[in-house]
Amino acid sequence: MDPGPAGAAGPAEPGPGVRGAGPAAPASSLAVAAVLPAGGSGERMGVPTPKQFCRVLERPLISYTLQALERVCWIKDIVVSVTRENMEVMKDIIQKYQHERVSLVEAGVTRHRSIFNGLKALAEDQPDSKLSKPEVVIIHDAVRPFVEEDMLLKVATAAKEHGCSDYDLEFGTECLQLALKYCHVKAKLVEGSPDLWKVTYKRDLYAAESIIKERISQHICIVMDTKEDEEHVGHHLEEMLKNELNHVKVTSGPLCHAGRDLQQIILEQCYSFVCVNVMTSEFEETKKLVNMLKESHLSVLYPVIVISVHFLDYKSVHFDHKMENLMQIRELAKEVKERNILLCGLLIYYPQDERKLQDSLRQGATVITTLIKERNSAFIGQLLVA
Ligand SMILES: Nc1ccn([C@@H]2O[C@H](COP(=O)(O)OP(=O)(O)OP(=O)(O)O)[C@@H](O)[C@H]2O)c(=O)n1
Ligand SMILES: O=C(CO)[C@H](O)[C@H](O)COP(=O)(O)O
Repeated sequence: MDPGPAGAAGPAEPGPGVRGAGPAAPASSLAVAAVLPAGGSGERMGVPTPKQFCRVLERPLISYTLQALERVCWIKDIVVSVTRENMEVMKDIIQKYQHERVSLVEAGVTRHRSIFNGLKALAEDQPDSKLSKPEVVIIHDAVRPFVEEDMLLKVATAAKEHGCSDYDLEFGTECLQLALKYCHVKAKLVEGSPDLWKVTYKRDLYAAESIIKERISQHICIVMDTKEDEEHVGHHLEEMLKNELNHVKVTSGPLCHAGRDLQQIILEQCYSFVCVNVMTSEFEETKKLVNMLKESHLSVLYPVIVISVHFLDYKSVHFDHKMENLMQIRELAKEVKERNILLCGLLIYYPQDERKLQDSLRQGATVITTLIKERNSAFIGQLLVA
């Protein structure tokens, strides 16, 4: 959405999507639709792919914007204007990322014409059209992926309630003047949030990526292969992780609990899992966890990271044997990468000396934190040592 006039709304936050949650719908069930102009070529980006189709964490940018709008349950229809040559690309995106309530129209040669084509589709009321005529249309650039529901609500409500003030006409955008001059429509300027910025240059794609990475790293689930025991080395690691990851929500417990509660953990938008294997050098627990994640389809929208943590205790298992087992991580990681699950291994040295053990655990916690925050695909299938 544009950062301004009523009837034009800014882009929504690409938070992982519980669809339809959030603020209440506009008063008296206002019929709201959205038009996303996505017919530009992205000249300033300087790459052959139009910026709306450029990938951020392997997913096209426009998919994040669609996700932000479609999770707002009171937006009944979303019309996207795309060029004829990109129509199939757009259809594939809708199918792959399971977008809902989205219709496509052909873009025009200018942004305003692309918007106009979207508005016509909503206004036409054709008998075979699945679109219903709305009272308010939110116009939102396809390349503004971060828009919150409360901002959309403010814009939709303002479009319904407000007239155009002298202040807005004096200091508002050109669009306000145009609306009044040509449509005799009174407009209201709604202050946007800093999140409403537009992806314009290549560096903006990196900025968008780091914002998304930060958002999906806010919740971590730690799975243990043993029962709860305060003195357990896994719990010491958990405490260290909690120290490293200030403000991050940590859910922990044995896999049997996580298994039971996994649906809830997924609903809570957890994209980071640490599987702590103290009892064995096998990957059985990690495999079970990965299978559950595969079944959940959690990784359709965002990469899910799984860190399989093991301990190097020379006393209990022969080193060669342990390493042989652990190297299986490569194959397993390759297999699950196809499903957008990023699997890495971490071997933590487990000395008898208490102080040295604390050092190892601290280093382990730092490596885990970095892997979660960075989600760097170079580490997939690697067995790191702390
Ligand atoms: N004929 C056009 C031109 C632009 N847009 C859309 O309008 C939004 C904002 O425009 P802008 O940032 O200027 O995009 P581009 O025109 O693609 O970029 P550039 O100006 O760098 O070429 C984008 O979502 C873009 O796809 C559109 O739907 N139809
Ligand atoms: O970045 C944009 C287009 O490139 C903005 O979205 C645009 O400037 C807002 O325009 P309008 O006044 O037409 O709503």
